[in-house]
Amino acid sequence: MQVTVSPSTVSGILNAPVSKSAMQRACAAALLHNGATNLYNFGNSNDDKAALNIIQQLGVTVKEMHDHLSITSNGFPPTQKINATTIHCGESGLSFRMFAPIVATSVMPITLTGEGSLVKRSMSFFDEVMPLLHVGIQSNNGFLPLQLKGPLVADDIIIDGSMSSQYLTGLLFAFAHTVTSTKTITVNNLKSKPYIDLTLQVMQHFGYQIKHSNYQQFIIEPHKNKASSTINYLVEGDWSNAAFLLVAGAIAGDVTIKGLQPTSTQADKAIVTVLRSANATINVDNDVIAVHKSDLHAFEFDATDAPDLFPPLAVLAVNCKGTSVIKGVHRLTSKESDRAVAIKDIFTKMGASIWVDNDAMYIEGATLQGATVHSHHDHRIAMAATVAALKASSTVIINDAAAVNKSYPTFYSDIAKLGVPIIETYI
Ligand SMILES: O=C(O)C1=C[C@@H](OP(=O)(O)O)[C@@H](O)[C@H](O)C1
Ligand SMILES: C=C(OP(=O)(O)O)C(=O)O
Repeated sequence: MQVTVSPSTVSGILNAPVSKSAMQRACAAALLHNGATNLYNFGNSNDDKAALNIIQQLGVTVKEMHDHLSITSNGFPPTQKINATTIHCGESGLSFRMFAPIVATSVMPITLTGEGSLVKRSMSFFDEVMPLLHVGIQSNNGFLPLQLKGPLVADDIIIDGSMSSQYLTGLLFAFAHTVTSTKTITVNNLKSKPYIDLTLQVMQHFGYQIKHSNYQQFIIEPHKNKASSTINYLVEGDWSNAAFLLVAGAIAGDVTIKGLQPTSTQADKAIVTVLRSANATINVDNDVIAVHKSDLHAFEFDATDAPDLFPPLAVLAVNCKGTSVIKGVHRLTSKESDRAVAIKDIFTKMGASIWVDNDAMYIEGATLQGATVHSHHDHRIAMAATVAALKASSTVIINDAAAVNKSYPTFYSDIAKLGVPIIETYI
């Protein structure tokens, strides 16, 4: 799909998109929970669908009710044979890395596979770690598909947390669900730390208690509360994608988003701090966040632990007077695209001046021009190009714009609700 966005002001109130990070974790927890889980405010993105699909392939029943998903699991690993021996994870890095250790707790040999950008993302962490947990593994030179032969036996291990927090998320679920005595995961150089807070928060909701000391040692005790019961879980609003909408308000009008928890553990709620540091007018009233256009000035932010904020912050930076600095560039190489390259590409085509020096990206404030850009098959790059187009001097055409479906299928219709002329063309 191609999208043409005309420069425009924005005005309106939107409900926050749904957090796919919270939703996918809740799906994993619902799989492990022996009983029923009701998921409220459930998401419908491709990554959400990937997680739902995985748990159904693993034997769980999912029924869509009037206002929630009713998920029934007999616990995992199931006592009877699993129907599928190949589990498809769509294009979701989190689902792949989180469910790999979980499925490895089964005695069944299982192959995990995926599609699109996921086939280009390294999974070599598992080649090193699975054997330490008695899991046989065959990968495609560190890439998918992965063939796993468990059962995983939790043990005290030391892992590298610098590539992605998603591996630790998966190990925490698998350990917490299976340990029969206390085990410790020692993590060196953990990045994206708040995502682990989110993991622990979801796990706590489902009865797992995990302690850690400064994100370095995670102590996992046997799970005491395995009784079958119904758990209700409300999926929270998504700060990561809401960041694009809030930036749209800060540069081009008035935007109010309902349903974002300021107390969330999500890394990307830091958007509020950055907007303030750039002199945006922002009002936080419980879960309602309002942003108004104002004179913006350059800011500095370290996005090492909030890498998904890079694309919306690049849009903000280009609309600020002066040169902004965003640190944490090394965290961008293994996402849906190499995001440093993709950001540089689309903004340079629109006439901005961007350069990278070591781990920092420098972005000069500029008046953008219209251009034809490509999403690099990356949802966050397509959204960044759309919001940047609001302040361009003429229309911006975005190719492979349907990439947004990975996390925010209603993104273009929400942007249109803010009064932005958007034309979708199917070519
Ligand atoms: O756990 C999660 O939900 C995520 C963790 C982050 O990945 P890394 O831990 O690889 O930085 C983030 O970029 C990704 O979009 C979602
Ligand atoms: C990198 C992302 O997701 P994942 O790693 O789960 O594919 C993202 O949503 O930006």
